[in-house]
Amino acid sequence: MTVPTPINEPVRGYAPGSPERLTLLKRIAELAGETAELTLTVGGVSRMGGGEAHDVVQPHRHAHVLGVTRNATHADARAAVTAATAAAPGWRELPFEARASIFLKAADLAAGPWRDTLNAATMLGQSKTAQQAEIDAACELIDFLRFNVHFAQGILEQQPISSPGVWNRIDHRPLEGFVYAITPFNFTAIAGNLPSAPALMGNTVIWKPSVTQQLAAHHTMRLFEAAGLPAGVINMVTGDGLAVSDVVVTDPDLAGIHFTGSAGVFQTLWSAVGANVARYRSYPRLVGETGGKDFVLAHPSADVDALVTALVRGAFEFQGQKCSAASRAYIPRSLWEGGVRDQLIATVDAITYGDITDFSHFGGAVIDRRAFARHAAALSRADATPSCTILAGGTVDDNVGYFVRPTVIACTDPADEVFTTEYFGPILAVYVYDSLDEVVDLVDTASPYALTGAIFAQDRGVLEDLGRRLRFTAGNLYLNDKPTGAVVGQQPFGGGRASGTNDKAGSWHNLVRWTSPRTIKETFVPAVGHAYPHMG
Ligand SMILES: NC(=O)c1ccc[n+]([C@@H]2O[C@H](COP(=O)([O-])OP(=O)(O)OC[C@H]3O[C@@H](n4cnc5c(N)ncnc54)[C@H](O)[C@@H]3O)[C@@H](O)[C@H]2O)c1
Ligand SMILES: N[C@@H](CCC=O)C(=O)O
Repeated sequence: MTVPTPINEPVRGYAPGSPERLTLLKRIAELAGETAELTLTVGGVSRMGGGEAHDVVQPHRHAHVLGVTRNATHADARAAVTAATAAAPGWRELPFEARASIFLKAADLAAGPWRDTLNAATMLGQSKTAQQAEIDAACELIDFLRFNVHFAQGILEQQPISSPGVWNRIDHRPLEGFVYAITPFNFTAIAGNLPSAPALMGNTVIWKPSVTQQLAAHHTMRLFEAAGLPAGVINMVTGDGLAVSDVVVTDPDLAGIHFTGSAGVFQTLWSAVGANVARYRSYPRLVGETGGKDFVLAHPSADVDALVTALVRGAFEFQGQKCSAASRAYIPRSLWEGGVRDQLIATVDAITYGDITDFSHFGGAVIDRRAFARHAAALSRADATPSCTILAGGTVDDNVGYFVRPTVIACTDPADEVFTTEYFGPILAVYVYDSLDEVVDLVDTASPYALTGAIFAQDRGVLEDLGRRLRFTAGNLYLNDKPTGAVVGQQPFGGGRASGTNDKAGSWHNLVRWTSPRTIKETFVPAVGHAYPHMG
């Protein structure tokens, strides 16, 4: 059996007058005109959760409610455990081709008739521009679904050698129990991948999306159903997840956690698993991709235009709300004073953030009131800190939406929090250096994270040297490119240190974590008689 060879889904442009722009705008208007009931789905049944209600709003127009969801309660979580457990035997006994074809069908639906819905929900609910939604909710989600099938087949093909008279084989079993997938607000593709990857390998899943991503998650769940996913294989529970974790993390059948989000929440979950370790039937697999404080390090030989473009796109696309976003830059004085500073400030000042249904904007709003307040506080602190100078942006406005201006802060104290703390928004800190040797150590040690980083240099020897010295500073290193925008199958994504377990989403590294191999040795003509030759 050979699965279809995947290729990356082409990115549509949404240029003025293009047919894709017209159909996307139509779908945006339809979704914006509804107030959806954002249900949980347990055992194939969709209904509202039993807990506190949350409005899901447009971040760039927070008075506009797109839908209402509710926290799942302990009873809802118990129902999800029951449904996942009941569905497990039938799902894992299905041949791999049957499971794979469901997710390949989901990919084709997402590439075709569901594309506008997924993009429109992501734009409205997460304040992404058409381009940012397209690379996420369409292309990356489709790529995850298609490439995972290809990588899974490669895992199943991994078999041991045999010797004369013996046939050895590996049975790539799923885990014994269910997987708990918890997903962040910022990527619809990640939200779709975290439950579907373990499911592809034969596991059943309880999926807890982020409240602020619930509109796109709702449509992703409908997409899986439309592709033929049987009831109970992925059970989506809604809300803040606190009651869900009370039940799920203490359940003996918890077999794994597939998490993406902040380091703090992952550490809380890890501690809870540790505290309950004696309860479980097996040791749960813990896969978590978390935060970043991602660097751009420029050498004096760097190309100035390429550097400025990477800083602007890397720091300010999707309002800096990517774990991979450039949030600290180390620039040599010669380049900074020789043009980078002025070009960067002029470009950032010209960027507009606004209502993403107006396609002329470069970005939208930050996700919610909490993120807005965090950024407002960070900017006030920087403004009051003598070693920091706000060179561009620095202002916020939440009258209509949660808007934070793209901001560049130059800071002469390399230990300041602007170089160490993940704000997760449009704030780029710049350190102007005189000594490359000293700055390389700063880049490596300033923050606890090690997710992405970029080195800009024209000098090949410098690229090699810095790449070697910063080997453990990033799980995804970019040479002369921005540190964002990893493509499934091309740049497997994930980081080390506080940034996560580095299991590389959308790759065999990740999929293999959701299997528990059984080795089978079959002997065709078994030995008879217990004695060995040395015994005479
Ligand atoms: N490394 C990566 O691949 C990657 C990708 C995307 C986002 N991120 C990181 O995610 C963070 C931003 O996303 P966020 O704000 O949604 O993160 P978050 O940690 O606040 O929330 C992530 C998810 O965890 C849930 N959650 C929180 N407490 C929980 C609990 N006790 N039990 C169950 N669920 C719980 C949230 O509701 C949400 O669904 C940033 O730190 C970013 O760097 C990392
Ligand atoms: N994989 C994405 C980031 C995901 C985190 O938010 C990128 O490479 O930019």
